Amino acid sequence: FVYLSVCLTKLSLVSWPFSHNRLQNKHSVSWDLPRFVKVVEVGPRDGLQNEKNIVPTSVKIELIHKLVASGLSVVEATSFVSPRWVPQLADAKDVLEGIQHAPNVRFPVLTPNLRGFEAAVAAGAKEVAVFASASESFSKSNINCTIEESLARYRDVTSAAKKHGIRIRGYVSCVVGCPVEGAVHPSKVAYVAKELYDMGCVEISLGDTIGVGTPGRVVPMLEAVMAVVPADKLAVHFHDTYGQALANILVSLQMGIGVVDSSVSGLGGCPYAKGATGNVATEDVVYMLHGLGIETNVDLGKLMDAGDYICKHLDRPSGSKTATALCRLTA
Ligand SMILES: CC(C)(COP(=O)([O-])OP(=O)([O-])OC[C@H]1O[C@@H](n2cnc3c(N)ncnc32)[C@H](O)[C@@H]1OP(=O)([O-])[O-])[C@@H](O)C(=O)NCCC(=O)NCCSC(=O)C[C@@](C)(O)CC(=O)[O-]
Repeated sequence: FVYLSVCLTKLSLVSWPFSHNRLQNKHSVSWDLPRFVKVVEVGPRDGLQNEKNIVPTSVKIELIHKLVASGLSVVEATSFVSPRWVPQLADAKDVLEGIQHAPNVRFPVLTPNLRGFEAAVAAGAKEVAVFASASESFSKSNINCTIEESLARYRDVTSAAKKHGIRIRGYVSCVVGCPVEGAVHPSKVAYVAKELYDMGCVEISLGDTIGVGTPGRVVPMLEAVMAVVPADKLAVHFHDTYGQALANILVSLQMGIGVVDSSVSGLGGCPYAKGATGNVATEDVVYMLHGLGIETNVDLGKLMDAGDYICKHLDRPSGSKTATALCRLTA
C-alpha cells in the first residue's frame, strides 16, 4: 500500500499540470508560465571540466549521444580553452569531431579567445559561447584578464563568428555573488549582459556560478538585466550549492525566461570558483517542468539512463534527487 500510494503521488505530481490561470497572484511575479522551456544541457562541459581524473574521450562522446537520445536539442559539448587551465577538456577537438551531428541538435562549445574560436570552427563547431564575468576578481581568476579586456576579446570573436555564420551565445558569470568579492550588484550584471548582447550574442546565459542566489536576489538581478536585454534572449544557469536552484528557476520562469541550463546528474563545479558545487541536475529540472505542465521534449527515463552511464563511469551516486528517488522506486 505504501508503495502504491507513493507511486500515485508521484504520478499525480508528474501528470497534473498546474492550471496557469487559477494561480494568478497579486504581485509582480506571475503564474503565467511558458508552455515550452528549452533545456540547455551543459554536463559534458560544465559538468566534467572540474573532474580530476581524465574521462576518456569515448566516454564523453557516448554521454553526449545518450543525452541527445533523451530528446535534448542543445548539448554543450566541450571547451576550446587552454589545456593548462582545464586539462580535462584538452580533447575538445576529438570530442567535437567524434560526435554524431544531427540536424536538429546544437553542440555549442566554449571559446575564450580568437584562438579557441578558430580551433572550434576547424573542428566543425556551428555554435560557440564566450564567457565574461560580472565580477572583476572572478574574471581575473577564470580567464586571466579584466572584464573590459574580456569584452574586447569577445568583440573579435563575435565579429569572426558573424563572418562564418556561427551562432554565438554569451555567458555572464557571478550574477549574484563572487567567490572573492561577495555580493555582485545587479547593475554590473546588466552592464556585461548588454555588452554581450550588443556585440551579437543571440542568447545571454546568466550564471550563478557559486550557487549562492535565492529568489530574493535573483528577481532584482533579472529585473536589471531585462531592462536592457529582452527576456526572450536570456537563459538562466544555476549551480545548486545552497539547494536554491529550482526555486531560482521557478521565479525566472515566472518572470518570462524560457531557457534553462542544467547538467545531467548535477555534475559540475568551476575549477576557478572554490567551493562551488554542480549545476542544478537536468533530471530535477525536467521533473519540475513536467510537473508544471511545461513541455521540454525530454524523455526523463532516457535522461536518467545518460546520468546513470556517467555516474557509473565516475563511480559516484547521482546528484539528482529525482533520479535517486525514481531509481529507489523501481529497485
Ligand atoms: C583565456 C585563457 C586562455 C588565458 O590564459 P593566459 O595564460 O592568460 O593566456 P596566454 O595567452 O598566455 O595562454 C596560455 C597558454 O594557453 C594557450 N592558449 C591560449 N588560448 C588557448 C586556447 N583557446 N586553446 C588552447 N590553448 C590556448 C597559449 O598558447 C599558452 O600556451 P603555452 O605557451 O603555455 O603552452 C585561459 O585563462 C583559459 O583557457 N581559461 C579558461 C578557464 C575555464 O575554462 N574556466 C571554466 C569556464 S566556466 C565559467 O566560466 C562559468 C560558466 C560559463 O560555466 C557559467 C557559470 O557557471 O557561471
